[in-house]
Amino acid sequence: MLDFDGIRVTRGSFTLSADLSIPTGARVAVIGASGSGKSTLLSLVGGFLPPDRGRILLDGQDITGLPPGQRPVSTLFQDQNLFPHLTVAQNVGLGLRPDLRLSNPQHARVTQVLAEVGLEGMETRKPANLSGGQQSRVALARVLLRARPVLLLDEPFAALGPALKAEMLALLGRIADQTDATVLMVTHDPDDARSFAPQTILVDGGVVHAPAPTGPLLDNPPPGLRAYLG
Ligand SMILES: Nc1ncnc2c1ncn2[C@@H]1O[C@H](COP(=O)(O)OP(=O)(O)OP(=O)(O)O)[C@@H](O)[C@H]1O
Repeated sequence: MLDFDGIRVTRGSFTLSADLSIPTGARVAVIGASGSGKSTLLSLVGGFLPPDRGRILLDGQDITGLPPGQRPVSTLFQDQNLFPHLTVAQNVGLGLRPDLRLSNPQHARVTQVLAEVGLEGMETRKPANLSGGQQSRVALARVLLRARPVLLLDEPFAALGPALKAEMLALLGRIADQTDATVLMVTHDPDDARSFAPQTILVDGGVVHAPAPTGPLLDNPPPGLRAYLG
């Protein structure tokens, strides 16, 4: 269970409050108007923003004070966090060791995950020499390799066309299954929420609501969400 226990954080004139629980292994979409606090919520879980009050617990363990690198969390942003000067294999290997001093079994594991995401033979390429979809696959290979219990995604595939995005969401689903990860995915696209996430968290004016079944929420949205969905 990922628990938000009395979380409050203020940034300028904006305050976010979160009191909710997300079951382990759940796939949850995070949806809400621009400026409602979706990225702030992810920053709290990733450890990039300390709360003013409250605790975040993962399976009963308080992770509120852990720095980002020590959290049981992987984060995937829209820019895919790829380093342009590193090869595909190095970008993925960073998921195991930031200094890239990989053992032979670790090198073999990098090759294996690249094959699992459909990038066999592309180990020595640089990100600039990959398509957008291939770059997404590199980022997902790193997530697969890290196998952290919590996976945060902030509009990860927004730059991709619809067919490719659907393919990446399917791959993400397979990775989440394989690693048993709890996934929180910020999206502006209700179709992504419907196809990927059985549950959705609504963030409305800084209030983070508990997860609710995605279909009924989107079919019959509360007024704030209705205005946003148009
Ligand atoms: N560093 C900061 N200092 C002050 N206010 C901030 C800071 N970062 C974000 N905010 C404010 O916090 C609020 C929530 O921002 P956040 O980025 O979480 O929204 P969001 O729902 O992710 O929006 P979007 O969909 O546009 O990305 C906004 O009102 C924003 O202006």
